[in-house]
Amino acid sequence: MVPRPLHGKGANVDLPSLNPRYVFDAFVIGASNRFAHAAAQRVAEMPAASYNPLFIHGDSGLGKTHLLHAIGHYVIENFPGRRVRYVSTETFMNDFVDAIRNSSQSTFKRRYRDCEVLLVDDIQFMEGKEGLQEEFFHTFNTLYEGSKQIVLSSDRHPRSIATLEDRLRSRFEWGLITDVQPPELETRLAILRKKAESEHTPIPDEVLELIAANVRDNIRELEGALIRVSAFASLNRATLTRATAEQVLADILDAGRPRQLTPAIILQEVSDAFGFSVEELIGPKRQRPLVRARQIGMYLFRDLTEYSYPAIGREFGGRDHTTVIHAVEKVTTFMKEDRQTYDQVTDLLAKLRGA
Ligand SMILES: Nc1ncnc2c1ncn2[C@@H]1O[C@H](COP(=O)(O)OP(=O)(O)OP(=O)(O)O)[C@@H](O)[C@H]1O
Repeated sequence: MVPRPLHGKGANVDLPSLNPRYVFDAFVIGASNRFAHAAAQRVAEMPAASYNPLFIHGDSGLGKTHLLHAIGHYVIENFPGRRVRYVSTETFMNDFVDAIRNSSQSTFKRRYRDCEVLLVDDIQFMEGKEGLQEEFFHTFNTLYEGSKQIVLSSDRHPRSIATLEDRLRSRFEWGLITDVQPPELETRLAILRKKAESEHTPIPDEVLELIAANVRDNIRELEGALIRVSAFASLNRATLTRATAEQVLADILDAGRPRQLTPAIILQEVSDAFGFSVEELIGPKRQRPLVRARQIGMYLFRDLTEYSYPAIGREFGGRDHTTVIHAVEKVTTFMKEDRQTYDQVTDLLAKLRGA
């Protein structure tokens, strides 16, 4: 069930910072994530009464953000009036820097301390940032002492975050630390089935099995492969077979290790493909073809790299993470409806993967 959107003054969270798709109902449970899911569910049902903080760690693309958002949605739905705030560490840091620059520290403090549930994503980005850790330490204490729920995600265990202050590390260990692992084959298949169903795209089992068998370590890549085959089917009004899917996904199936991609390489490839300069791609102009090229660029970042939405926004001239979410969704839809977009995206993906 997708939660009802909240708008206007009654809203108790900064929507649209929660992705409406990231709800518990859409989360497939398997051995790799069962414990993290159960802990998240419990925290959502009884904020600040069980595990505080809840710390979820694991590699990129394994569902940490999904679980954080799901907690947020659940609390909003079931505890009207409780304030939920979701923030990436990057946004927290930018707000912190802005607050210092504009002497608006009290607004900043209110923003992050005046909520019942604070969800902070990608906390590993605090590594090496002393001032930020100091500020977060105080935010944490205020919330914790006020019996407010804190949920944190990271790509690694707190003990593996170098230069994390000991007092923060020990606080992160006060509650529950749990991880998400790469999903096993059955879970990968179940995720693909669920996504295909939710998109109302019938994909034969043999194709889902092909994807599940070949994309193992990252659920985002699993979804990317599904989008490509379903876009192909929809454009060609054809039933997919394993043989066609093998052609469509040739770069993934053959590629071995992807080459090391940098933002500069991706931006240059998009620039070459669409005839806009890199400056234009990351600049402020908003003509339609340029916006489309920019959106495709953001989609490529999301598919090919481990960049978070805010990090992608930064590569594109400091755009907001919601612009990136919107771009990725737009391109996903266009790929199904417009052959040119489909061809452009798949060609670029293949080129950038070095296939
Ligand atoms: N168990 C699951 N069931 C269904 N979808 C999932 C599951 N786990 C992850 N996903 C989907 O995979 C994609 C990537 O997940 P998510 O962004 O939550 O990963 P992450 O661990 O936060 O990655 P990163 O560290 O790069 O931010 C999302 O679209 C999410 O909905």
